[in-house]
Amino acid sequence: MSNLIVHGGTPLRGRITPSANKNAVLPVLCATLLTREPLRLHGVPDITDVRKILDIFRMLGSSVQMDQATGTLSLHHEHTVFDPAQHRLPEEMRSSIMLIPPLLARFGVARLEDNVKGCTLGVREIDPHVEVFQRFGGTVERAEGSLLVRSSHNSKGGTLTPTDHWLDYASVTTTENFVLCAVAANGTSTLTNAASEPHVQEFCRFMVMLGARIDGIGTSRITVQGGAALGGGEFRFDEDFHEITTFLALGAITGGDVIVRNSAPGNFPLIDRTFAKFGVVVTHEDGWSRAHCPGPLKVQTPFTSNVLTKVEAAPWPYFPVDLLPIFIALGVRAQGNCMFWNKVYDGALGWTGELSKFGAHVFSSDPHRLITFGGNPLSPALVESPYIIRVAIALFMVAASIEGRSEIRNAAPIRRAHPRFVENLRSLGVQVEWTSEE
Ligand SMILES: CC(=O)N[C@H]1[C@@H](OP(=O)(O)OP(=O)(O)OC[C@H]2O[C@@H](n3ccc(=O)[nH]c3=O)[C@H](O)[C@@H]2O)O[C@H](CO)[C@@H](O)[C@@H]1O
Ligand SMILES: C=C(OP(=O)(O)O)C(=O)O
Repeated sequence: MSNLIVHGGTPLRGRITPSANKNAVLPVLCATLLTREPLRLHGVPDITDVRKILDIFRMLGSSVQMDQATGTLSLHHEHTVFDPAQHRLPEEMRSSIMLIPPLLARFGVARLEDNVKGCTLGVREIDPHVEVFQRFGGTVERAEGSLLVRSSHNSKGGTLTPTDHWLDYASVTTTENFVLCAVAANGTSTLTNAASEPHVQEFCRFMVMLGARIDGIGTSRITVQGGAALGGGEFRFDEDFHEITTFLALGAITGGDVIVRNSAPGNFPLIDRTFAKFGVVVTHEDGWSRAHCPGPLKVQTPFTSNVLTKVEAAPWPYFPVDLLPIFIALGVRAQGNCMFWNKVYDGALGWTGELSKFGAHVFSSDPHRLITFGGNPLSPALVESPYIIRVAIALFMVAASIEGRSEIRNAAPIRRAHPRFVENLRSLGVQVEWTSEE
């Protein structure tokens, strides 16, 4: 178990250059398997999930060269071979599921382990993915501890057959899986109720760089003209809006002044307004974003009588669900009451008991909603994070805002998304370290 020990109470100050977004990098890495041409990716973060995908690439015989110092990754899937009897896709991460389309396109078979659930946020369905594989002509059968997916050669000269599909809900990885299948299928495919998160758009832009023809990127209907030969090339990842928001929030909760590099402030209007609900002013200037609090953290009072200030998280362009815990931490610290509504996951809010160890007052209304009664005096504590990246961060945020020594046990999920997290924090003045135990 990896734990974080923090001596809190110091206002964070300084500048951060954020890393790339795990949820853009991982689908891109999976997509690289579709081309036999060499590729060079810039800004690849050294995070757990990336290491797992690169390990499987090496196992399949691909050429993988990662320069950790510069974040440059050279990949060549020329002599790659997949054998479902021998190879196991990485577990405990959601993104393994996006290795299925390229494996189907190249080898006509793929095997998905049961544990591709990622963070323990509640049900992580695989049925929408299975439906997509079936729509493209794949067959799916249960094997021990896994699913076997197969596709066979069709009259269109490929193993996947183009299709139109309408999703039950705008699922991020299902949209990416649809695009991966559609690019490999010879003909036109259309997806309705597609997800449009910044990382989905970034992934689609990578596919276009490879030579894919995609219309409707960033909208709820995506059309792909599949079957074009894909090339190689170079791609540089954008900055992660999750990490930008996280460091801005860390500055705000400690009463500090943090400035973060941000080349895409166009993604931030709703995030900025959500900060404003707690009295935090975010400004964007010359490619940098800054959060400051003109006074103490305080929940804004609505003009409408008898309603609570609320933060509603749902598929983009709503407030991003992965950032909800970060703002719950602000809610705990801010004077006043706020409702947090997770419209996506049914099991993402079960960690309020950990917040109460700091002395926070948080009430779970139901599996999707909680209310923070903020501004209570807090004291340092030993808390344990569930296997949820942003909850480990939220617990850390609260700890960092309290004078004294706190410990966040089981904080390793942070390493799934944020490289150099502790180093970045130290550069902002935090006294923090990792400890490990068996
Ligand atoms: C690797 C990756 O990219 N992971 C992200 C991806 O996961 P992932 O693609 O698994 O998430 P989905 O968008 O499929 O949604 C997750 C779950 O929420 C439920 N659901 C979702 C939307 C909805 O309108 N109704 C509904 O019921 C479903 O049970 C679904 O299984 O998107 C999630 C939602 O932004 C993020 O939390 C994850 O960080
Ligand atoms: C929930 C997350 O990731 P995953 O879907 O990989 O668990 C996340 O990035 O916050």
